[in-house]
Amino acid sequence: MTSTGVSVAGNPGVPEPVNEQPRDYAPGSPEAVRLLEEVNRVRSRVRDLPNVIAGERFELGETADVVAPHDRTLHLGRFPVARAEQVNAAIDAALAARHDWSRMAWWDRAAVFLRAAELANGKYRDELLATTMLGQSKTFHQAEIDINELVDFFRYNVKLASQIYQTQPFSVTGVHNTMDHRPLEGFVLALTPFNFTAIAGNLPATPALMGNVVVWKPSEKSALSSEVVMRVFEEAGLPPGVINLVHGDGGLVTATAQASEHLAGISFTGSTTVFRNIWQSTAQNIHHYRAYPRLVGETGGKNAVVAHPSADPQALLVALVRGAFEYQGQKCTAASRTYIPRSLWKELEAPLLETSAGLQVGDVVDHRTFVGAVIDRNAVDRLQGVIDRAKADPAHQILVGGTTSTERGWFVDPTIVRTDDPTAFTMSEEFFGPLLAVYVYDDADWERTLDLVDGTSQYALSCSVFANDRSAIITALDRLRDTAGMTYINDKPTGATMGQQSFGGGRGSGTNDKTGSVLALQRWVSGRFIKENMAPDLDWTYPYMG
Ligand SMILES: NC(=O)c1ccc[n+]([C@@H]2O[C@H](COP(=O)([O-])OP(=O)(O)OC[C@H]3O[C@@H](n4cnc5c(N)ncnc54)[C@H](O)[C@@H]3O)[C@@H](O)[C@H]2O)c1
Ligand SMILES: N[C@@H](CCC=O)C(=O)O
Repeated sequence: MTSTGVSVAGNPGVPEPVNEQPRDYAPGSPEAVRLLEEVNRVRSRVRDLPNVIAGERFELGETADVVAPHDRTLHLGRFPVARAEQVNAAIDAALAARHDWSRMAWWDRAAVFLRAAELANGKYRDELLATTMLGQSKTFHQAEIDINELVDFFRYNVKLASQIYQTQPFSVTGVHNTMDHRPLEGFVLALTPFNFTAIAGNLPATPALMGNVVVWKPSEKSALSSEVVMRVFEEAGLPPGVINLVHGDGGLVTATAQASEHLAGISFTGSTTVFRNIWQSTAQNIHHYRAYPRLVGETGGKNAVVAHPSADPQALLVALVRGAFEYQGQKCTAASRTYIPRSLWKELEAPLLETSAGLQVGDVVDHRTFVGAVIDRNAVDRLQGVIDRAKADPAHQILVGGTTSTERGWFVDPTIVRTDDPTAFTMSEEFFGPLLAVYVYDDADWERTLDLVDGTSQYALSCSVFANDRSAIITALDRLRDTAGMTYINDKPTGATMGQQSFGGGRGSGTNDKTGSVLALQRWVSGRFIKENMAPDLDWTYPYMG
């Protein structure tokens, strides 16, 4: 790679991004036929999913297995468990790539990610879909919107980056001012969750687009699709060492990265507890870093759907079913508590329970399946624990579901539990599974209910308000201002779309850096102002000194 100088100004036009629209995948449609062929190809062999450091693939050594969550006999791949030496090698590779990458003109870096978007949407699209379906147990539609979001991230981030680079200070006659939007000094550690291939690809890509070098540790539960994402980066022309992929224990990888004085930032998406521990351990090491590491964390949620007596019952039903049970409730934004007025509950209860009980749970490659498997055995055990606690508590009543099965895969039936205690654990703790808690309130208690929504949980990620009465919506927007980073009116709390709704939340839900906005990209640059004086003063005295 040749160094092309520091890119501080100049802003070539970039393509106007447009959101990818989901294809249908109706049985027998060309896209479904093609995808099923790819699914069979992925199923037919056990893949090696190596660490990729400085563009080289390493011997597997000690390995762990990847199986399909909905069919645990289906062995899909194996990945190496990195030791500290490999993590250090990845850090060294990143630092070695830093000089040239950080000085490459931003448009050249952007071109790599625009190319990645086309590869993810073209040559690799079916492979990304198939590995996401089989490795993370997503249905056709859920895998489709995930890969669309990955493509959207790559395209929209370039547009947003162009806005940042365009932001320059005022200059006056005789003085030229420039903002050098530098990448951070050091390397960024990206720790990504299992639930979205899009998030796994976006977290290392965003700092890299802004000129940073990255050590990327994907979740072991998404190792299959992450390997494809890495090949997309490479084929798109990403120079070796800019993003280095290491699998392994999150604690060990993080501790090794934290031991380096060059740790410049951590981009984390995952659970609140893990992020809090990362924050604490980074703070404990603070004296040996060259600069304060930037900590960006998007974490858990306990997302509420609150309905006013004026709400449309059918729209509410659809939002609850899709919001709570799509992708088995394993979205940070999933609906997991709902507040329904007594008058509306009379109308909603029977159809909601009937619809939920009728959702097909099973193999995601079957078109009729709405709910696949949860990600692993630990998830079933954790969710079974929630169900058992609710069953044992007289303040709770299981209305539908409440059953799990582990014979073929890791299945949890869509479950709705009603509680008369608005402060119960089911109204405050994150489930991250297909469980929805219902609290029925007196119709006259709208404002008190909004305060309950605001005050009951530590999280502040997403929430939905259902009402047709405008004054009820106005009151809700006011009372729930700090309750969520994303507020939906008459819509489900999931499905933020790049460029339209930026996702992220405050309180226990994270640093609210708003993936899908300029704010997120801004975290990976460190400004340098340059003032050039075209007519320097030649006289040190003030005019009044004579
Ligand atoms: N707010 C958001 O935007 C958002 C998006 C997706 C998921 N999530 C949250 O993620 C969670 C589910 O994802 P998950 O199960 O993959 O989360 P997780 O916290 O278990 O894992 C996330 C990443 O951190 C790593 N990790 C695990 N333990 C670690 C440790 N001790 N130190 C350092 N790294 C460690 C994992 O290997 C993985 O790469 C849920 O809480 C969900 O709400 C949030
Ligand atoms: N864009 C997705 C992100 C979910 C995170 O887990 C949503 O808004 O539902």
